[in-house]
Amino acid sequence: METALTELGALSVSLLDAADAENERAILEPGVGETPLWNDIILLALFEHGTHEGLLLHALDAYDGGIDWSTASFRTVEDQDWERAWLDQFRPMRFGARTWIVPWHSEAPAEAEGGVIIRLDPGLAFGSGTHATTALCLDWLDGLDLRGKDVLDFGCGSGILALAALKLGAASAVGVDNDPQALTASHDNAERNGIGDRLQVYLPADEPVRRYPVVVANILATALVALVDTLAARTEAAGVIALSGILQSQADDVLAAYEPYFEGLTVTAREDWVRIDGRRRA
Ligand SMILES: C[S@@+](CC[C@H](N)C(=O)[O-])C[C@H]1O[C@@H](n2cnc3c(N)ncnc32)[C@H](O)[C@@H]1O
Repeated sequence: METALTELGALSVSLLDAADAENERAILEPGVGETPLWNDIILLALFEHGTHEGLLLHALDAYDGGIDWSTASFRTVEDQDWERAWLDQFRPMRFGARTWIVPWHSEAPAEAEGGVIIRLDPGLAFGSGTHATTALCLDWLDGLDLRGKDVLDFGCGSGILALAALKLGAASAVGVDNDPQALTASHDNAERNGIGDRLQVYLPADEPVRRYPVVVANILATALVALVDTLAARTEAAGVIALSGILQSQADDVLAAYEPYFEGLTVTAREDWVRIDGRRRA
């Protein structure tokens, strides 16, 4: 559908989390690749002022008659930098006891003093902290003693989790993502935070074969189940893992896949999502 809108002249096309729109927060978290972690989406397209609404709907219906275009609505908006507009909604946020995600363009708030501050520009990659799955993983990292440890962030997106781990004391982090834009965003964010020398990023095919004491993977339940052998092989004996991107209704499938390799698996919920964390069996 994005292609149809673009071919019909849309200047930009965005996906909006319907839940956010209902809350009037209207935070646009860019979904990279094929992993928008939302139940209902709103498709938002920007056209030149004066575009004929009736003709546009007619053309869209011809392109895809399977969508009920009568639910489409139009409104006139002030001109602005649309690709970046959502960043105005992105504010400093605290996770756990001490971890602060602070947008690159804002000042750290006074309350963040003495905390662990990660300066972030997600760019077009997923991961600003506004999504429940990211928040669940940040809370988990915040509660660990990461000093001197090596961390694997599988599905790193903006790099937010790897960067948080590094700022919380990890010695090094490896970020893996199948979207090259995510690797660029992670690298750039590490440089911005002055920790570029401690983060390595890889596509899955190039990722080093080794074990880590700490592994975090915020992907999707189906991908986590498919990746169980890889993630189990990457976690050292007694090492810890956190998995997210899992809807509450999918938790049992992920638990069943990981139980043979991990013990003490615990499910923590936030909104419709859960994190599953546990320890690698010896
Ligand atoms: C939900 S985002 C998480 C981003 C960030 N780690 C966070 O917690 O906000 C999932 C990321 O995993 C990547 N991804 C999805 N499937 C993958 C796979 N099979 N291998 C590697 N990366 C994958 C996506 O490109 C995306 O950047």
